[in-house]
Amino acid sequence: MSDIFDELQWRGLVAQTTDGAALREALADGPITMYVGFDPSADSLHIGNLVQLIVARKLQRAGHRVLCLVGGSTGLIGDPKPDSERVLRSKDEVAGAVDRIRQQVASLLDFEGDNPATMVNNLDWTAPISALDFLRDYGKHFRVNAMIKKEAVARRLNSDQGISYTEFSYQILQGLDFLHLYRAEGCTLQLGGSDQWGNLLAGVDLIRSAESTAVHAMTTPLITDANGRKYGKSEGNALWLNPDRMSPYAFYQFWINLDDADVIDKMRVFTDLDRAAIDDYARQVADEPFRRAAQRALAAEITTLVHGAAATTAVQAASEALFGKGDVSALDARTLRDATAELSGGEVAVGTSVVDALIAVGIADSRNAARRLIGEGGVSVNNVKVADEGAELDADAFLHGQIALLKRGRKHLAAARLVR
Ligand SMILES: N[C@@H](Cc1ccc(O)cc1)C(=O)O
Repeated sequence: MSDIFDELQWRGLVAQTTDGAALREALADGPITMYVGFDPSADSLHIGNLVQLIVARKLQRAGHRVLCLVGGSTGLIGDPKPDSERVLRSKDEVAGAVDRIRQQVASLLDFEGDNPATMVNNLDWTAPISALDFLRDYGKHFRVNAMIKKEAVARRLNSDQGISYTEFSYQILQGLDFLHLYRAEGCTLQLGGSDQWGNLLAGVDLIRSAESTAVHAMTTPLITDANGRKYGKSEGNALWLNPDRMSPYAFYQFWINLDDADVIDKMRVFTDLDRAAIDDYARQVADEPFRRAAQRALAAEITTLVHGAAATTAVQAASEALFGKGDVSALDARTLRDATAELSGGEVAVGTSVVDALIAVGIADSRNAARRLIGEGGVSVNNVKVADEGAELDADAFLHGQIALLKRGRKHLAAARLVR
């Protein structure tokens, strides 16, 4: 337990703390209770949330108690974004998203055993508070002078659109969560993304004011690519944890395709591999660039963490089958669909000649060119080399009645999709 804070720092998982030395000592002294909260503003958690869950998971494994909060109440209000007011979501929408977030968290934290994590929903303690009690019991502890200095609020105050009173109140709601969990559960640490610093301090200050106690806050760093670009919805490269939003195959491919310049940092953040193992990979990346051994190890670990071991096996088999010599006909329908979703291709009917199919999917420009490719032995259908220039795609060629995989050489892949 004593070195958990040092480990988090070494992994690059700590951005800001209220008092690093005091937190280090509190974590080393014995089990503490911490919480991390997620708003159901999207149906799915993303890679930024994953970093917080990874820290929570490491703290739990070091013996600390983890409360995972879903924002049934805060989700109805909306944490102010720096640029624009949120559209209010219906109570049913928020309730549905709360359930989905619960399910996603379930695989990352341990909810059984002798130190189980606990899910809490802030709607449970916020809904019963009357407007008058809210203003008297909580509002009195907040100075508007300090509230308007919080980054997102300050930016919105300077915009034409301004900020509604609703969103302005958000930091009080998040602050009262921390106070509630301090009183009810003895919670003394709140964790959040680096954009949450102001909201975390709202709780720390409220507890100091209402209880005369010093508690801790800690943020995790923003995750960016090798060029410092953030992953997000507005950047168009968001990485979602919900398999309906992003297939396990696409998720795995993202990690496999990381730059060598980036992979070791990500390995520290996202895996449980120890220092020696990671140093070893760092040496491999330096000695043999582009070999992707580190990327493969990282992709496998994190896909297993988020989607489970069976999903990892399936996506590994799929990339092996697509880009190597594996058996594509063994892929299940879902994996086949996910793995070919991004491939170029075209629609063809049963009985189409391979020559015409090669043109339809964009591998060959003309029949002559297609015949030449086949003659050179450079074309395969579902990884089986095509020997005959007159070959046709029969019904069996369409795996799961959907897709025949055409390949030219080793790298050029396309999907012939069965017309409906
Ligand atoms: N404000 C957090 C979510 C949250 C809500 C309530 C809390 O008590 C804590 C965190 C976010 O937008 O990510």
